[in-house]
Amino acid sequence: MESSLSSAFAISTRQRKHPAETTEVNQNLKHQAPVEETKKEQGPFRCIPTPLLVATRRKFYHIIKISAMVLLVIAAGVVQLGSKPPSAPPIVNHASPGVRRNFMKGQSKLAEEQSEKPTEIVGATDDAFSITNINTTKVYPLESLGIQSAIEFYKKGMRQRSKPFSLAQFHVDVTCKTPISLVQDVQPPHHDWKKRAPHVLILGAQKGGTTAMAYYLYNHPRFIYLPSKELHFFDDDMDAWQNDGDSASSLTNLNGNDILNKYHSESMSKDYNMTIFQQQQKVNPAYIMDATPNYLFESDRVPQRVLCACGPWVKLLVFLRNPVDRAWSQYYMQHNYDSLGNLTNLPSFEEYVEMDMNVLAEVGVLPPDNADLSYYGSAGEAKAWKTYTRLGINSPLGRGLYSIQLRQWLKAMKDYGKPSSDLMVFSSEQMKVLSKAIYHQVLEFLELPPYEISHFDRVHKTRYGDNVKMKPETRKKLEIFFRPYNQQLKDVLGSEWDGIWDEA
Ligand SMILES: Nc1ncnc2c1ncn2[C@@H]1O[C@H](COP(=O)(O)OS(=O)(=O)O)[C@@H](OP(=O)(O)O)[C@H]1O
Repeated sequence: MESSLSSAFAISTRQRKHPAETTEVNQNLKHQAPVEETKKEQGPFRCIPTPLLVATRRKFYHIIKISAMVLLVIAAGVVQLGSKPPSAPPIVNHASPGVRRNFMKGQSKLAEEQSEKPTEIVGATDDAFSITNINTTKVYPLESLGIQSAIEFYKKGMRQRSKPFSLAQFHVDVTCKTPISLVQDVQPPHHDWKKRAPHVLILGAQKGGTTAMAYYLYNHPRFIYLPSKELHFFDDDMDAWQNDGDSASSLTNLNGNDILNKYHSESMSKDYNMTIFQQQQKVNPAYIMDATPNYLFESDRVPQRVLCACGPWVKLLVFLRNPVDRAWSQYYMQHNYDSLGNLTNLPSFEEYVEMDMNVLAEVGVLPPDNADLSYYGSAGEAKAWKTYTRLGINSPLGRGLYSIQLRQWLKAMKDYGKPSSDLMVFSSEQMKVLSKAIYHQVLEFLELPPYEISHFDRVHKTRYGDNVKMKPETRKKLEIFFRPYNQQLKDVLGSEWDGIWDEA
């Protein structure tokens, strides 16, 4: 040890003691200290070695070594802490099984789930999609911004619904002979269980917080979770309604019971374990919910189907969100990602909404003459809406025209003898801040006993990222676009909706 210390020392000394060997270096190092000065700086290693001194030196050296190691470890820790956490794998395009598991357990574990999520992801919906970088947006070249280009665009680039794209299709209207809603002898809890579900429909709006409310309600012991929040039974033009029997017209011959049986056979049998359901029904009648946000949008045909098929007890819930924010949220939900997690085939938000604005005008949903207020709620508007909702496009603006949709829902309810008090409408913004209170109001509305749940986390939320903001001029434009429709909500729903999303 002594020798190695000494030799290390000697080497060190030699290097410093023979300036001849290092002339070149010294010449280059213009600011190098004179040799004697350097000697002084060497400290204790420069002293003459004695046994005591050697022992002291050993100890000292040992302490220095240990201190140096400790310092190194601390420094490494500090560097580690200061650096970014390891980034998430670039491609995360997953449906979260976690949320579903939680539904099944009836437990709110969302906080845990969310804390595991990487935070730098932009534009990701927590249980639907994740992407890494909004700046990689590629703009899809749009030749024109009308219906055809919209359809082509959606076909090529965006996630689309399974419907074929044709204006001529899906004009089947359901008129049931005996709407279940008018049948008096099937009051729960005495009737056959098959006729009971669904008990609750969350109609929409898409991106209005429907998953959150469904999630809260699934915590209630009387709710049974079907393995999908959205059953899409009543808006499934292709399978359930259009191609029923030999021809589309056969549907109109069905009575309410037939349609209801169809609901159970097609929807529930594949989605739910009947045995458990039947057992539960004997003890404590369970509530079945179908939370399909598209039901609100397809207001020209879904209400008739629902009112033909569902029991008189079915309760309808709607959550309306500022349509500008709703469109923005939808935009981030509907991206496609390439294998590197980059956005592909994506127009800018401005193009995305402009295209829909043009389609709405072209189809005739918007008043041909802006000043013509009588067009709102007219037969012409309703006809155009029928066409528009059958285009199968994403409809980021159309979905925010709530007054059209609710007017049609309420009209159908009236026609079928269903009291309007069976429909309850909340603002999503209010739900965001008063989730617990609204959850309890919903329980009361559903005639369910109060039940406390511990978490009212935000569910299915998008992490847009700090720098992802809508351009103020785009927001302004959309606010102006939606204004007349928002204003009509007070006529359709009541004065408390007056000016609810008025811009500051
Ligand atoms: N408690 C509560 N109240 C109000 N709003 C809430 C709540 N929890 C979640 N969210 C927000 O709802 C947005 C998702 O809505 P949906 O679940 O209806 O989306 S979907 O239609 O099922 O895709 C989504 O909005 P964005 O985050 O802007 O995308 C959620 O953040």
